[in-house]
Amino acid sequence: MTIEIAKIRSDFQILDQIVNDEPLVYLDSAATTQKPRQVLDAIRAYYEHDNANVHRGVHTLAERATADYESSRDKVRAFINASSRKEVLFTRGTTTALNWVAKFAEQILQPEDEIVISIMEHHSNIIPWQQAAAKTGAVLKFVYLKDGELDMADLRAKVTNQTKFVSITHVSNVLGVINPVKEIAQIAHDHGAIMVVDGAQSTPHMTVDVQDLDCDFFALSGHKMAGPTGIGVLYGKEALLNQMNPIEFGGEMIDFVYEQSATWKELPWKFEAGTPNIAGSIGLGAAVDYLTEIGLDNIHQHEQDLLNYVMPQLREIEGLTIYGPEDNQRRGGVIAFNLDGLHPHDVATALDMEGVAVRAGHHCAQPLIDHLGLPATARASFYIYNTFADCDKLVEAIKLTKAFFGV
Ligand SMILES: Cc1ncc(COP(=O)(O)O)c(CN[C@@H](CS)C(=O)O)c1O
Repeated sequence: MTIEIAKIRSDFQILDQIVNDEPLVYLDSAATTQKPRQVLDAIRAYYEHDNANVHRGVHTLAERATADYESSRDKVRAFINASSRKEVLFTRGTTTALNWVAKFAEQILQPEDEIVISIMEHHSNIIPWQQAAAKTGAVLKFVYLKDGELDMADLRAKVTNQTKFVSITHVSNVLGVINPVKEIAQIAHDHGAIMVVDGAQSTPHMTVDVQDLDCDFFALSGHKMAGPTGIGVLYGKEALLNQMNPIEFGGEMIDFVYEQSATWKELPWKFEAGTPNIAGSIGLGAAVDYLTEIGLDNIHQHEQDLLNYVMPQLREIEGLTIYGPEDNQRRGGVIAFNLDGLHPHDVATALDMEGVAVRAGHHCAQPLIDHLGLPATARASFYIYNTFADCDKLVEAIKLTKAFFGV
């Protein structure tokens, strides 16, 4: 193991529970990860010792709360290697972040301009672009798949000088495939387009360097990276953020307010109207500290170790189909699968009876599931606290499910 798994598991008390008379095996981290006590302690400490509103008070608690909040921004900046803290905007999560970028697109798109996304996108990286296209007369184009991965020849054919935005997921929450977003950003920039990366499923699992990727926008969610729900980040290049109109208006984001007009604060606060999710940002900062201490390259390798251990066992199970790339190195710790003769919901329910928590459904990626010609899939997803024993239990539970249903 590349990480101290026993030490890590001791930080996640939630994992030590019995579900349906079986030890819990949590394999749904792509939906949301569990939170270590270090994150929970940081949130509790804020509420018990530093709680106050930020950027508004001159009293000691307000200064401490503001310092805590802005310190988390600095931690995220370093974590994704943004060049400036001005480029790190706190949002509710990836969905909000991508909606903000699509709102910016509405500012600049003209009829017949083109937006390019892929068929493997999450709904939060599809519907905002549908809305932007509908409101501006722009054309939304999809890049399709080849051998369970993005068809790069199709992408190169579809990104043209008419393309103004390219928005692609870094890692698919269904196929698990890791997309070459650095290469795609170069293709987008060669055609004068803005590159947007959905980083929900990559940020928790591997080193992200937004300057190396040279993406123009990058979205992430705290709850997918051992942090609390309700907090995420939109990274944007400063020059573009300065062109973006604020999305929400009110306190905090203003310099001066007159009866009929107002002026905006500088970045990043221009985009942070109202009282922010202070505790959530502090929890996100603690999650960044926790993951940084383990090491993102170590986390990625741990998930590769789990994939290399479990995939051969899964592929030996008759009637089990796995979606996504054959090569484990082309995927993160996400395995979508189906069992012949069973609906994925029945599979997930049966696995839950064995204490194994997986997701079933369309995973907020209905166009992909439809494109694959499927009603739905089951999905197992791994994180830092999963072990080879968890993998063994998944394999055993699938075999028991097959036997129980006689398939
Ligand atoms: C690639 C990708 N992009 C965006 C999102 C949205 O993240 P939010 O924190 O909900 O805003 C998700 C969240 N996918 C969860 C919930 S549907 C899953 O079970 O796969 C995602 O995986």
